[in-house]
Amino acid sequence: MDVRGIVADEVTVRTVSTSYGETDLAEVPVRLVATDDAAAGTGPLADGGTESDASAPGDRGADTRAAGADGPIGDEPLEDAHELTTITCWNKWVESAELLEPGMELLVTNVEEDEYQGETQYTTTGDSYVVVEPSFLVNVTAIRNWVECPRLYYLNKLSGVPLNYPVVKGTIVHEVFGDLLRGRDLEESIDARVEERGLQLGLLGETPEAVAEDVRENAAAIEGWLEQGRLTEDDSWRSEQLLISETFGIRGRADAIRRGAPVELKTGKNLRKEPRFKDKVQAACYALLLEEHGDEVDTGTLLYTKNSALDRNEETGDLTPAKDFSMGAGLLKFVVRLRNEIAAMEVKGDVPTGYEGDAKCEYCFEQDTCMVVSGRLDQESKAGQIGQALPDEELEYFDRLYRAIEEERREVHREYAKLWQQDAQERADDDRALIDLEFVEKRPLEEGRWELRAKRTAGGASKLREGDLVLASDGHPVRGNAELAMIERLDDEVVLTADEPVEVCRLDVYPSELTTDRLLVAMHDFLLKGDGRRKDVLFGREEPSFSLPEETFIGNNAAQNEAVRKAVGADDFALIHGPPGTGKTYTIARAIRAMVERGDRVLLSAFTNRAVDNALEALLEQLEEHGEGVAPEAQREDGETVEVVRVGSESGVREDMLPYRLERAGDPEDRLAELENAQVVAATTATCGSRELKEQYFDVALVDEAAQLTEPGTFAAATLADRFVLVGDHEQLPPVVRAENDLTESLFERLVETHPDAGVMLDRQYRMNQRIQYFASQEFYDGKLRPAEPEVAARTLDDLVGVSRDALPPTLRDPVTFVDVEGDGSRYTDAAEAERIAELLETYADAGLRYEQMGVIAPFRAQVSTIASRVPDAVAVDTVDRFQGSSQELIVVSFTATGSLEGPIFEDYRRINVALTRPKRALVLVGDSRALESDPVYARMLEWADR
Ligand SMILES: Nc1ncnc2c1ncn2[C@@H]1O[C@H](COP(=O)(O)OP(=O)(O)OP(=O)(O)O)[C@@H](O)[C@H]1O
Repeated sequence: MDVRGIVADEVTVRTVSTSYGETDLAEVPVRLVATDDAAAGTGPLADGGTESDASAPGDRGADTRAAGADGPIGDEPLEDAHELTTITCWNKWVESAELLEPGMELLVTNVEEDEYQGETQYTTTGDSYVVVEPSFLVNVTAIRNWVECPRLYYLNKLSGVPLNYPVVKGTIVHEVFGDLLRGRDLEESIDARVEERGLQLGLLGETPEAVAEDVRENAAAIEGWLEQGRLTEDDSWRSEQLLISETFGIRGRADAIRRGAPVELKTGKNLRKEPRFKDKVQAACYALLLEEHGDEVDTGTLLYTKNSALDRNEETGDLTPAKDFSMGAGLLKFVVRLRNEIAAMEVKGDVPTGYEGDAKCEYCFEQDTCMVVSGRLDQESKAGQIGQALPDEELEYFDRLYRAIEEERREVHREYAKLWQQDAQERADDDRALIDLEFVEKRPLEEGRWELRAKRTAGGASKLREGDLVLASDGHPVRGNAELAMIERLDDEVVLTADEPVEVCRLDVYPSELTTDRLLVAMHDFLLKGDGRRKDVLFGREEPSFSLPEETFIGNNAAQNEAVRKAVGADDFALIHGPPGTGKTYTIARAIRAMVERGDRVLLSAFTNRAVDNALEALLEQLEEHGEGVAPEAQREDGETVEVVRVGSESGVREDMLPYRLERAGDPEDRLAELENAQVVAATTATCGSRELKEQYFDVALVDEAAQLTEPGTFAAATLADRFVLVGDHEQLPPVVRAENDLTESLFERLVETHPDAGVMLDRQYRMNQRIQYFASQEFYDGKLRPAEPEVAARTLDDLVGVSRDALPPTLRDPVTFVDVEGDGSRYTDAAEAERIAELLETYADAGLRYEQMGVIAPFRAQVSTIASRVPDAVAVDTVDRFQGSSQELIVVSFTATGSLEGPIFEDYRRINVALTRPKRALVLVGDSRALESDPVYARMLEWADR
């Protein structure tokens, strides 16, 4: 049997005498928790009552109500734990037991049960595995790096994988390997894969011919091995497969599985008979993953592709590329112990020194880097330190932010654990999965990939979007057959592309650490590679300076004009504070045009693709109006025009901006020229952290939606440029983070507070009727927000063609109305409010307003669904997060409040600000007045609405 528990107290290690001599044992006091996964489900989130829903790309969708950040990763609350007992770990498992601290989670397989003084105790047996924090899924590559050197593992985490030729070549060889396994022709595969990497090869100065030749040499080994494989009838293999083990807490993608055993491809040479130890460790990880799925694995194969390219006359040794080895139980256990070291370190937030392993620093290629990083961050390290440590305030900043980012990482891991802790229905209710799909067909695509189609049998919202990477499975994302797939289309039918033909009937959100990885790298680059002057200013040792131009950029709006002057004249940074509808996008476009005229190379960035495309569109319009911009194709020919490129994925970039999108595939020189000649490059901050853009240099980085970015998230764009301009509104949505910590304050907000003089607030709004704008202006902008023009102040529904306010009941004729509906007592939904809202919308429709001109905002997704099921599809119904940045003629807000309020319903007053500033001409608030009056902000809101 297996036991799982939470460590209740310190672990005791003792030496005892046995018939085999003296040996150590560790006694771990634990509170057992249920090992039955269904019973161990996480519960509280299943009601779907979550508010937050990031509109950001891919993995940034966060659930801010996720379980608290403290405590063990396995999100098991202690009340689920019951008996206090002891698990005794023998032999080498003592090493793993010593990593444990109270509060951590432990899983021990195949234990023996004993009765001791009336208490049931457990002991490891020869078949046991001891797994520390099993819910923390350690990546196989991390284990491989760790066995090489724990410090190297840490350095990789900090500085990321740079763009270099061996890495790119390795990727291409792996892709070709996958293609060959799927039966694609070798030459066709090489040509296609080299072509796909055009931009990267261009940045590296490589020619396609040379790379193809290099890949061909490596591919010979693969072909030879495959030929051998094909000789036997019973041979079976499959290409890359994502495997997750909930028992061992490991995940990874095996290059191939052949006759049930893992095959790993290495693009290096190895002239010895045996595979390298670290490579064996990697194969052993996959063996554990396969065992979890019920396959007994006793061998592993390493394929050293360089071997076949070597000249037998010049090299001595074993030139066979494929090396098999037998997978002993001792190796598998060793691998689990290594994995435990990583999990324990990650969960505790420790920094490895290098002493944990037996690597020899003098043979290490990274010794110098290691010493410099250790020296600058003043960290203990086996390699030693060189150079001077960063000033104290910078070290303190590093520690604080590092801890915060790692906390964020642990939250991502909690998400992984939910893949098996929650059942299908819970995940669907929580918008984390689309279930009960009906598999329709699989169709092989040209490149050896597959197109998969399935029908949706039930409606329901989900965080999944077109372009997302998901886990597509035939039933269970971990226990069933599952594969990473890309959502190509998502309506009544789901269309996916994947490497393997999974008979898909369920899609799960796949949590990714990519965002966290990039935050860490961005912070590292800012502190260790960043320019000194910037750090002096940001750490308060110097004041930001300006060389303001005298020119007038915008004649009809003084604050906007001042903002452009500051943006253009900043020597360090400038801040543009833009409340709702104040022309941020317009101002950004004007500022970039001015910068471009001065010859600056500009990076235009924002948190979401939508904002990048909006700003780019505004810029292109302005350039065109002033005769500088023309069609994208022509721009590249003509020296007079401004060359603009949009960097992003095909599914992320808005359709009308696709002509500006930088293709990654193609001729390396052409791709490189397109990027390097571009005077304006537009990309999300996530893309700024990509290997391609990280190498680019700009004069200015202009970042929109900056109040929604974490500090390191902002640096991802800012460190690529000499100066930066942040645009945003810290009175609207804050950064999307999973854990509550130092990441929740944006760099924008901090700088607005510390350097008010570096910023300008745009104070004239072009959106709302004066009556609508009043409350937000008073509550959030010190009463400084005003209508930009009399037409804006006086706008009402009467201005719209075919709409007459006289046709509305008198209570709804005012631009702001409150409708009192007694709460129905449930927490995340309110059917009575939903009913009332449906009636209200009909009333407005009867007065001539079209449903497309109406929007409904609710605090919880459950209420969004309740309302959406009662109103016509044309009405936009959503949470605040999805509405940020957009506006509508009529907005109805459902407060879903009941009884006595416990804290703000919209979680944060900034959300209510966003909700109340979306309408142009009419706003209706629907809620329970008695509940709302108990909160001072809402009480003031009612007073204003009832006036
Ligand atoms: N100086 C100006 N003169 C005339 N019209 C302007 C000016 N500035 C902005 N506008 C107009 O006001 C409207 C809102 O501007 P814009 O879209 O730039 O606002 P925003 O602040 O980006 O909005 P949001 O709050 O949604 O992000 C647009 O129609 C824009 O053309």
